[in-house]
Amino acid sequence: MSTRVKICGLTRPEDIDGAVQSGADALGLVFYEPSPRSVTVERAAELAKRVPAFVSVVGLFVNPTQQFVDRVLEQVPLDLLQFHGDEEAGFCAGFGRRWIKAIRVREAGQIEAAFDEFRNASGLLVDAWDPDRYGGTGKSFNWDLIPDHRPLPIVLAGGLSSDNVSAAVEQVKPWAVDVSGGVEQAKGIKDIQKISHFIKEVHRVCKTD
Ligand SMILES: O=C(O)c1ccccc1NCC(=O)[C@H](O)[C@H](O)COP(=O)(O)O
Repeated sequence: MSTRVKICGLTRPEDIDGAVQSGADALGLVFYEPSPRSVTVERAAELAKRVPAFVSVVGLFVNPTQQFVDRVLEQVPLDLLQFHGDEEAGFCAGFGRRWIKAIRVREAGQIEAAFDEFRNASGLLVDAWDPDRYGGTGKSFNWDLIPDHRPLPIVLAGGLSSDNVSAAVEQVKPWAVDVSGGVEQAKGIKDIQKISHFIKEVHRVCKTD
């Protein structure tokens, strides 16, 4: 089984094109103003237009209002919603779209509890815990905390780059990996060579499995 690759935090048309050409399976647009990778709804609509069929556009939110998500959905053709804050399962499910929940992992048992709480999600994104930030920290966490029994597909995130993604895929065997900072030249500005190298590493290790 080939691990899917999501590139998150895209803000520029040329980065969308480069990620698609490099073979990304999903592209993340951040709708969270405090993030340096945040895009406006208008910008997101322009970016999403460039994405061809069979590449997913994922909208990322942190504790949004229902009205805000509705407004985004009216203007941007999102395939999936990704919630990074303290949203409850009922809220996440309330938009008639597929969704994934992100959790910031810091202790044993947390992922098992999230499998239960967010059982209707299309996946569980596991990211590094940080006291001040909801994601995009560039930090990794202890992958041993990820259980082998997985009622939901696992999306592994947090501090991944072409240097460690092969080890991550070999150890964790996630459904997908998600990367932001590890494929950037500056916050919100992607480096296409890094994206290409990252995706090649994932495909290489999946082939040898
Ligand atoms: O990217 C952000 O700035 C961000 C801000 C707030 C919540 C989530 C955010 N990003 C979410 C992602 O999906 C990132 O790809 C994921 O956290 C991994 O980031 P990184 O460690 O930089 O690869």
